[in-house]
Amino acid sequence: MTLTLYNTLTRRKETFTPLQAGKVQMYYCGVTVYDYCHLGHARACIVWDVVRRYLQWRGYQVKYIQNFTDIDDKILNRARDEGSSMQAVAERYIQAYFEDMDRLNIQRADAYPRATHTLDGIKRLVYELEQKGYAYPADGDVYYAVRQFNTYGKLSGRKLEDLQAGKSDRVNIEDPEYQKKKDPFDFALWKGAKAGEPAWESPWGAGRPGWHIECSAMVRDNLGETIDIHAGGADLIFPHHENEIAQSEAVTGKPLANYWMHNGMVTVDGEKMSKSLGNFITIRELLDRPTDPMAVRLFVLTAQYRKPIDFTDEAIAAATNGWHTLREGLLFGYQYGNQLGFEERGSHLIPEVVQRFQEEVDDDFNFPGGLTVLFELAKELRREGNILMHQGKTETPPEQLEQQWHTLVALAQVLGFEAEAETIVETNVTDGISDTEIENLIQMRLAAKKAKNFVEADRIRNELQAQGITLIDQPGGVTRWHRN
Ligand SMILES: Nc1ncnc2c1ncn2[C@@H]1O[C@H](COP(=O)(O)OP(=O)(O)OP(=O)(O)O)[C@@H](O)[C@H]1O
Ligand SMILES: [Zn+2]
Repeated sequence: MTLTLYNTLTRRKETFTPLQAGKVQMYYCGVTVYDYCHLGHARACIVWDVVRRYLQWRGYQVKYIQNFTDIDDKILNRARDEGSSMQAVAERYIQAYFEDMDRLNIQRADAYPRATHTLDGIKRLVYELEQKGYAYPADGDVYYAVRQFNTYGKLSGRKLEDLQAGKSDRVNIEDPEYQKKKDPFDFALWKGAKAGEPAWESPWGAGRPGWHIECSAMVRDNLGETIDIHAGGADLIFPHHENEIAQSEAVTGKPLANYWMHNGMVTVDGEKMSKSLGNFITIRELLDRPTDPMAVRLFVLTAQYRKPIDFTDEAIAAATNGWHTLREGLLFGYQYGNQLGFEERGSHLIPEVVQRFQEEVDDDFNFPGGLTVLFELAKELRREGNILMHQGKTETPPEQLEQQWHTLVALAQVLGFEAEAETIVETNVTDGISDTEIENLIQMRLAAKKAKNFVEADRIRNELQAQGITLIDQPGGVTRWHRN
């Protein structure tokens, strides 16, 4: 089976062939650390976490690098507002980043380079660009001359001619830099120091790097001149990734990345969730509501990774229900394993199910397709669990259930889903109606029947049915039940 993925650069699905057999070099443009991360950032981090996990499961050794942008106007503004330093603000939100992402079960990257730790690599690139005629100094700044790079626009499909001044909101003639640029689309590689701002020494005078150059330098320092996968949100295609390509490829003459992958946005009423629009919910707010971190993961992975997903309370509620189903399946072995004698047989996965999962996800990381396979297993296990609870034995032979359970646990792990055995007690409580409530309603229904109040008895049956509980009346006035 071959893994295919959609490459933004070629605008089509391609077979994935890494540069070095069995190895993947991957870079993801991470967050600018000036505030808590929101659900949009969570989506990006979850998607690339799962892409990496899947590649590892497919047998690749993945080197995964993610940066922190810790030099930026937004961080500086924040530091000014609170009377602290850019470094203090960045440290605080890097710490918060790890707390939030750990809660979401996102695996740590192999390295987290920062702009402030990459100054040498950045200056070297700017110098080389200048030597090769792609960069020019202007009054303490250094700019990239986009007209020099013949293929500028190849990633985003935008042509410089179409990006005329006035037609794009990117070009702002009020911008103080505008006067210094030879072309309105030239962008800053180095910005001359301003009073009161942090600055680093350089051949062009004291100053700080522009945003795009940091990623070009970090990719080169950590992974080399050409990497396999460069990832980020779709909002970064232009200008950020376009500019990374222009910088890196002008210097090395080699492709920066063979595959460019982009995640779709989390939106609110169709608009990108972002700090600047104020339409965001932070990860910690969402989790503290409380929302199960695994439900957040499910919310993200039920959508195709390139499409937008709209954040609504209903969508999170649906994901929470979905997670409860998946969790019941994942807990099956902990809950009934002893009773069914699981431990003795060891773990064997069901090859056909594993193959179906792989066929789904191999198709451009179709996680929703992979989840369908997981849900089939989970629902089947849940059904058998109910039957076991009420009839003392299962329909399917225990050894088959054991294989199903092991398969579910192993494949769920590939997508980063894990359920703690300790949460069993909680299961019945959070899953809508609890077992005790069901038993109480059944007793009330029996009482109603005895009193020949069949209208009430039917009402109770319907009420339970509406909550996904089916009642089975058995001879001798015994009522069994199961969750659908
Ligand atoms: N709403 C969103 N949905 C999905 N991914 C997002 C969203 N917002 C940001 N990202 C991605 O998260 C990563 C970090 O983004 P960055 O720190 O640059 O945030 P940003 O776009 O400036 O967000 P904001 O404007 O809200 O601060 C990038 O890969 C970016 O594409
Ligand atoms: Zn970047």
